[in-house]
Amino acid sequence: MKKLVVIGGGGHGESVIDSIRSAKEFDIIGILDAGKSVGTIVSGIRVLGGDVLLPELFKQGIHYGVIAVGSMGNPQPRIQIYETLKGVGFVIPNIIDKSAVLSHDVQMGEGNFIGKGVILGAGVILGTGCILNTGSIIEHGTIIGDFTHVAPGSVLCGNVRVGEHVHIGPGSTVIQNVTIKSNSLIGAGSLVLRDISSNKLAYGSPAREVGIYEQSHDYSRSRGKS
Ligand SMILES: CC(=O)SCCNC(=O)CCNC(=O)[C@H](O)C(C)(C)COP(=O)(O)OP(=O)(O)OC[C@H]1O[C@@H](n2cnc3c(N)ncnc32)[C@H](O)[C@@H]1OP(=O)(O)O
Repeated sequence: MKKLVVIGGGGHGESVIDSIRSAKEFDIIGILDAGKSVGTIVSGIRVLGGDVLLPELFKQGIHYGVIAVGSMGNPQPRIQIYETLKGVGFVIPNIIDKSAVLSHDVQMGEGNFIGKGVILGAGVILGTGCILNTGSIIEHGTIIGDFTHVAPGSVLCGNVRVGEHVHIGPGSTVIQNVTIKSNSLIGAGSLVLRDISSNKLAYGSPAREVGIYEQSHDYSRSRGKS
């Protein structure tokens, strides 16, 4: 099996590790997470240190790295890890849980996480660095930009367009042909019937733009940290 290092040992990291194991393609040699003590065990895998270790691991022959830090409205930490991995020369594979169902013609970049029970319909195009979280359904012809997160249980109907760095909160529905432009956040449980412009915070049923979405704001603290 190919040797791989996981960057991020939090809750999302545990989901990613579980899916990596389900695919039986990679041997996980350790976790890099500067926020945890060296030697901490996460899902049975040892934390080796921070991502400063990446160049040394690459020299030792570990050439696969996975972005396993989650994003709740701010994709910047994932983007930074992506750029660091690319800078050192790592290959960043897509991690697709074995329970996900993908149409034969789905296209995607690299570094995406496709979680348990996700369904991707015909002709779906996915960028790079996205999270399609547990049980999300992405219908035919939908296009999703880089570093966007579709949270658990959301449904994107046919031919939806989603820009880059978007967060779609859990349990949301976006009806067919709607466009959500870049850098916007859709709150949990929203019903998106009309286009959402860029850099907007929108929520509700039907979803309304309620303000500017500021990526620097820590939305993970809203209504309890996930
Ligand atoms: C595996 C995982 O766990 S992945 C992570 C999944 N979790 C998420 O995606 C969380 C998504 N976050 C949300 O939905 C948040 O509520 C946000 C980001 C939309 C809003 O957060 P904040 O701006 O901090 O709003 P705040 O919590 O202060 O609420 C402000 C008002 O908006 C309302 N509101 C907030 N979110 C929503 C929503 N999703 N739908 C309807 N109303 C909402 C609140 O009830 C409140 O109304 P009030 O003033 O009448 O009491």
